[in-house]
Amino acid sequence: MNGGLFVFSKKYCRKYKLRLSIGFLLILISNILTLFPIPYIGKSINVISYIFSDLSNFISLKKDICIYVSIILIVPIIGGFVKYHMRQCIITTSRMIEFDIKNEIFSHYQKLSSSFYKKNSTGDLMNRLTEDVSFIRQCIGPGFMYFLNLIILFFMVLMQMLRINKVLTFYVVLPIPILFIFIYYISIFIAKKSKKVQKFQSIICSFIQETFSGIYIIKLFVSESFFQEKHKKIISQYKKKNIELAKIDTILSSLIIFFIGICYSLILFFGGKKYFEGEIKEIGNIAEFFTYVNILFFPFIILGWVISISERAKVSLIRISEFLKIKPEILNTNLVKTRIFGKVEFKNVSFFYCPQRSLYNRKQYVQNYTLSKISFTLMKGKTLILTGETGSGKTTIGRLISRLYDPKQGEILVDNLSLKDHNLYNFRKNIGYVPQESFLFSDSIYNNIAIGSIKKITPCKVYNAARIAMIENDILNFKNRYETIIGERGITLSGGQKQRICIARAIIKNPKILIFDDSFSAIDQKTRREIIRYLKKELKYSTIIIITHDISYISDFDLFIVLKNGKISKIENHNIFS
Ligand SMILES: Nc1ncnc2c1ncn2[C@@H]1O[C@H](COP(=O)(O)OP(=O)(O)OP(=O)(O)O)[C@@H](O)[C@H]1O
Repeated sequence: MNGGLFVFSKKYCRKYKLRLSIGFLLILISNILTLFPIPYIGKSINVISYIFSDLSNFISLKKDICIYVSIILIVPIIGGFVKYHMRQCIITTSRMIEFDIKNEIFSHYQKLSSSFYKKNSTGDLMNRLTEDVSFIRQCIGPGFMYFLNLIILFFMVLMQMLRINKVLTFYVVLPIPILFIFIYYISIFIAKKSKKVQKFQSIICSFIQETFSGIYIIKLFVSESFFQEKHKKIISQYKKKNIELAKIDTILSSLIIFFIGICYSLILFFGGKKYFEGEIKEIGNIAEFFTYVNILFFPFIILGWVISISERAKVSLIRISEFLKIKPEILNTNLVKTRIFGKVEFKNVSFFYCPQRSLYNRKQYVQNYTLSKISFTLMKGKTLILTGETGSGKTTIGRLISRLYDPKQGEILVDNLSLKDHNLYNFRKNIGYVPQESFLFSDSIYNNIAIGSIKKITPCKVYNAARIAMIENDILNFKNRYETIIGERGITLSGGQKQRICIARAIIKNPKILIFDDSFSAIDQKTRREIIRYLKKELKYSTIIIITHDISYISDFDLFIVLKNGKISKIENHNIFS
C-alpha cells in the first residue's frame, strides 16, 4: 500500500471511520475464527492415531472426537458469516468513498476554465473519472482489506506455529522475506506497465468518443474502414501492453505459489525429521503446520492482486491529482452580488489563446494576438452588431464578455466596474449566450430550455421563452410536446429548431446582456426578423450583442463594429447616449 494513496484517502476514510472500524474489527474476529478450529484438526489426528494404536481406547476417545469434529464443522460456518459482513462493510464503504471522489472530481472539472478543456480530451477526462477512480476504490477497499487480513493472519499463524515448535517455525517462514524482496522488484515493473496501460485506456476512450461524435462525417465520407483500421491499431497496442502486464501478474502469482510449495517441503523435511527424532511428539502437530501454511495460501495469492491493484491505483492517483491540482484560471474574487444593468465597455483589450509552437522552431512558442487594442462602449439596453471576416475575433469578444476568458491586456468594464471585480456567478446569471454551435443535452425540451434554473423557473416562463424564440409551434407538434427527449433515443431536431431552443434557453433568465453568436444562421429570414422584433419588445432593457456575417435582417441597432484581423476596422455609433 502506498503513502500517497493513504494521504489522499484519509479525508474520505475519516468520514466513514465507524464503518471502517467495524470492518477492521470483523477482520480480526474472522481470523480468530479461522484459526480457532486448527488445533482441533491436530488433536483429531492425534486421537485417530491413538485409536489405531490401541482400539480399546475407542469408547473413551469417541466423545473427544465428536467435540473436535463439531468445532471443526461449526466454527467455520460462524467464520463465514463474519467474513460476509466484513466484506460487506469494507467493500460497501469503498463504494461510498468512490462516490465521494467522483463527485469531487466532477465538481472540480466544472470549475476549470475553457482552456483546460481545449488542452485535454473528453475521453481522458472520462477515463480519469471512471477507470482511475475505480482502481483507487479497489485499492482502498478490497485491496486494503486483503492486505490487512494477510498481516493479521500471518502474525496469528506465526504465534500458533511458535507455540508448537520454534525451530520448525523459523525454517517455514525463512523463504517469506526472500519472497517479499521479489515482490518489491516485481511491483516496480507492474507500476511501469500499469502507467502505459492506463495511458492507452485514455487514448482509446478519446478515440471512441470522437469517432462516434463524428459518425455522420465518417458515414458521409465512407471512412468506416479507415477508422476501423485506426481502432484496430490502437486496440492491438493496448492488447500488447495488457498482455505484458498480465505476464508480470502471472509471474508474481506463480512465484507466490512456488514459495508456498517451498514452505510445504520445509515442513515435510524438517517437521518429519523432528517427529522421528522425537522433538515433535505428536503427528497432529505436523498436520497443524500444514493447515497453517494452507490458510496463508489464499491470502498470499491475493497479495499478487493487491500489489498489482496498488500499483495501478498509484498511477491513477497521480493522474487524478494532476487534474485536481489545476487551479481555475477564471476566479471569483467578489462574494458580493451586485445588480447588473448591462453597460459594456472595452478599454484597449488585447487577447490571445494559449501560445502555440513556432512553425520554424518547435521549442519556441509564439503568441498571436486574436484581439488587439479593442475599445468601445455599449450603453445598457442598446444593441451592438459585431461583424467581420471569418476568424477576425468576433466569437472571442463574446467569450470575453461572458468571462469564459480574461483579457491579457486592457480591461472590460460592466456598469463601470471591472468585469474581474464582479461576482462571477451572479454576473453569468445575468448573461444569455447563444453559441455558434447549438448544443443540447439528451434530456427533455423543457429541461433544455430551463437548464440551470429548473427549480426557480415556472412552466409559464418556459412556454413564454419558446414563444419569443418562435419554437413553440414546432414543440407543440411533437407527440410529447415539452417532454420530448432530444438526442440519444429521442427526437433529432433540425438545425433551425436547435438554434431556436438555444435562443429560448438564453432568454428565459431575462438576462441583462444577451449575446447571439451567429445564432440565426439556420433560421429563415422572416423568422429571424420576427425573433429580433419579439426580443426587442420583451427584453427592451437588455443589452443585445449580435455577432453575424449577415446584417440584412437587423435594421435597428445602436452600435456597429466591423472587425478585421482582431482589430476594429470600422465603428459606427447611433445615438449611444440616448
Ligand atoms: N479555443 C481557441 N484556442 C485557440 N485559438 C482559438 C480558439 N478559438 C478561436 N481561436 C482562434 O482565434 C481566432 C479568432 O477566432 P473567433 O472564433 O473569435 O473568430 P470569429 O470572427 O468568430 O470567426 P467566425 O466568423 O468564423 O466564427 C481564430 O484564428 C481562431 O483560430
